Amino acid sequence: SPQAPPTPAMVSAVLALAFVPLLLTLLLRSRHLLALLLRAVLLGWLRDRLSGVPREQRAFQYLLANAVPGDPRHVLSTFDRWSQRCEHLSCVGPVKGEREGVVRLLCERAPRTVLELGTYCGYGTVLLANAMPPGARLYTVEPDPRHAAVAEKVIRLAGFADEKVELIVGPSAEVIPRLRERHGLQRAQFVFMAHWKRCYLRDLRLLEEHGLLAEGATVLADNVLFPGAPRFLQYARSCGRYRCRLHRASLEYCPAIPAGVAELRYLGPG
Ligand SMILES: C[S@@+](CC[C@H](N)C(=O)[O-])C[C@H]1O[C@@H](n2cnc3c(N)ncnc32)[C@H](O)[C@@H]1O
Repeated sequence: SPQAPPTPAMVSAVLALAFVPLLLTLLLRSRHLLALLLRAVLLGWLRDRLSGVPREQRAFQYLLANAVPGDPRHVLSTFDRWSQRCEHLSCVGPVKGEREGVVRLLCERAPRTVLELGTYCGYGTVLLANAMPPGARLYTVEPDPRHAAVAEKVIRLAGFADEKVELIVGPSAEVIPRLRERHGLQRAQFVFMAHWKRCYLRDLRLLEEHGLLAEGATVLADNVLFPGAPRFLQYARSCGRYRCRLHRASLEYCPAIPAGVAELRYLGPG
């Protein structure tokens, strides 16, 4: 007997089944990102709501209970323990910070003046301040007053005084134009960009316009591949004012997610 034609319901079921492998592949490929989203965003938000204490403050309470005051390396390793075992924090972390780049480059260049954009809880600040040569000064910029309050306590817990580390509260676009007049920074010899990626290009240009980059200055820009700063990278590579290198690494506290730090050497306004 002739076969009955497939009904619309059968066609829909076959089509839906065909999408299952695609969906599974997508889920498998993005499992590390999904895990990060769950841990860093959803669980963090839930804990914030349930405890009534922001995660940055929880991290500081852990530091207070466990870190040795006045010992920057111990403060950093206590931070790392918190981020690895308890809750994710968006700090530069030990891989990009110590082993792959920031500290190594800072020691090589031995800058007298360092600028950090995006202080958050002060992890990067302590890392930088600890690796700077004696007499060097670090300016770090953070717009969120709650983060800045935590960072201030972390910086002082690590043993750095105001003469060595100055924390400036405000958004980079407002702070950069007044760095010279208000804060006495003539030129930065080392800049660590670790704030919002969409601000990287604008702030690099602001630093150029205000003559705040010393010739030969190093600009390190964190996480330029993921979450990514493509316009910044394109500009740095094509404007002729920088020599660029990309250091591939993994995202802080997430070894399975690739990330990269851009190293720019400022050649001058030419
Ligand atoms: C990834 S965290 C910085 C991590 C930090 N550098 C470290 O390694 O510990 C990003 C920080 O940039 C700050 N931020 C966002 N927009 C900024 C801006 N326009 N200027 C300065 N900081 C900014 C955020 O409030 C957040 O605290």
